[in-house]
Amino acid sequence: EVFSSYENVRNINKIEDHLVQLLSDYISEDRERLDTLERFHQYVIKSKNYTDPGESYIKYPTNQFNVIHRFVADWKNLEAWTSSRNEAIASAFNTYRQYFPDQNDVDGAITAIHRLQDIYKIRASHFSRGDPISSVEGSEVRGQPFNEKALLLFIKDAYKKEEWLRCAGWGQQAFQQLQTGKEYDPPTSSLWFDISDHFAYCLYKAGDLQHAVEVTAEMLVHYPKHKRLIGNMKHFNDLVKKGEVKLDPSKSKRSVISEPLINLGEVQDEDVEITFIPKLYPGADKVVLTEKQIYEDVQDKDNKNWGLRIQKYKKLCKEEPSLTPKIKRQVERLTCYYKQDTPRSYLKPIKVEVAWPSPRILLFHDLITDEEADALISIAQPRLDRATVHNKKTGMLENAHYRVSKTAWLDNDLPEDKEGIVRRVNRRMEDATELSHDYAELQQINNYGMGGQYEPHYDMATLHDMKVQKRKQSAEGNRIATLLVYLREPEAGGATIFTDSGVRLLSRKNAAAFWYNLLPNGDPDLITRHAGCPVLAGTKWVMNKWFHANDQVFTRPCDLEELRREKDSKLYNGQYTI
Ligand SMILES: O=C(O)CCC(=O)C(=O)O
Ligand SMILES: [Fe+2]
Repeated sequence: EVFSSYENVRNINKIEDHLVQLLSDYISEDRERLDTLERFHQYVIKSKNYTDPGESYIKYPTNQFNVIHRFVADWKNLEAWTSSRNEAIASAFNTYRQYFPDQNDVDGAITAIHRLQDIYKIRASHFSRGDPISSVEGSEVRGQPFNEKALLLFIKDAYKKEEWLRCAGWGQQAFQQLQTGKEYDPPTSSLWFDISDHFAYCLYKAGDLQHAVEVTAEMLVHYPKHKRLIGNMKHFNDLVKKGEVKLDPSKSKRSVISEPLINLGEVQDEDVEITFIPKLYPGADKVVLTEKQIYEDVQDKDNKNWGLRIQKYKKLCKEEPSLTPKIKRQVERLTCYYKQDTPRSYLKPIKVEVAWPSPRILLFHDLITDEEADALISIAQPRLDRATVHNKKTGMLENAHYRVSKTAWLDNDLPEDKEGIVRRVNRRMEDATELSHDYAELQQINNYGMGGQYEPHYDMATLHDMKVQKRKQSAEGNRIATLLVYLREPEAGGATIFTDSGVRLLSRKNAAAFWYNLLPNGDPDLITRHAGCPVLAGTKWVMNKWFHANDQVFTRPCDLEELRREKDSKLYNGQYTI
């Protein structure tokens, strides 16, 4: 018993004091933990703008990045904090963990956003503010602002790849946000230092010494004894003194430098002889780096022709091609007609538009219905795998940066395809093209996400491919024709373009583009080189149907005259024109 002894009571009284202390530690730790959780909770709710649940949030590319990044950076930590205290959360984490993105996904998303910058000429500031992207229908997709932590990841990625101008572009945005942002990170924070440090270095490497000096000087105000910064400043001065570089005060970007004014006299280090005090002009803050500079910097480092092709790709993806008068006249003569010459198409005519003269490209409008498109997408969804390409050297299939999409091949008679939609759509494609389906490949469904693309390529094997791979012509023959069905169109970007003839087709839901990859004599038609442009907002779904050369003699008889492209089939003769 305790009560009968004063000493005993004194003892438990002390114990209680200790317990109270532990409890109050526990409460304040927990409160801190809950405060952090609450801040994160509010941040996610606010940025996802829960008034409009569903998919609209992830139509904007940097919002997609933010979701992916939150899983890698935040949710993982939150699991450790919450799951031991809450069964529902713990079991949700267990169920969902298999779907969580990882660092590879973050890196892939950064690369995709950099690709979108290059092709659609979008500045870091545009993405970072979540400025609107105009959609094909004229509506707008808006994003959420980026915080400085996310910006630093983009800076570091460009830095690692030695893309100095790009790095400086993101750096400029981050530096500006540091000065003006709501979530104020003072110069004493490691984030401030890290951003400024990368920014200054990238500016220097990008050849913008004026600005590099200004940022370094600003850093020296806050870190006057920092050895490396002092060394950098000295190096900059040496360059100027030797006349290797000139400072250009007219390029000054004064507005991004916070008060107080730079005073290099504050640097206290006997070794350093600072002779230069940058002149800062508050008005000259428009643009330090021209867009042209940014995009030249990140051009393809491959061979020259490939570089040229990529240039065409980028140009065509971004804007409507300008036509020569000759092509313009040809395009104006193109027709539309109803095709009604098979029993099935007699009942349901197929709308054909001749979209381009050479290579002849046809568009079959409303080839499939909304329900069919949705059904094919939902059958494909669980089967999607990262698209692979043939490595011409090794003959192996592998992932590649130039083909970024997910792919599924659809058989006839899949158990979930109760209505036989795959088979029905195959028949419709046969009716439209009049090509024999016997040697055709399965339907290949492709889904492109943010920045998803397929750079210029041929669908058929070229003679060069066959030589390199010592490949014999297969029994089914080369891919004679492509039918590309648009199952779902993206909000912005994602055109199909033909680099060598300057054609640009915007995805049009339920329509299909058709062209021959082979000339009538069976040789590859090298003018058919084409590409799928990066998806800028939303997502794009297409289906490829590749017909093979074997068994097509009735629709497309061989012709030794290899250039008679336009005369080579009933379809192309336009004999159905009404
Ligand atoms: O997505 C596109 O527009 C083109 C796709 C393509 O060319 C292909 O998958 O072979
Ligand atoms: Fe293709």
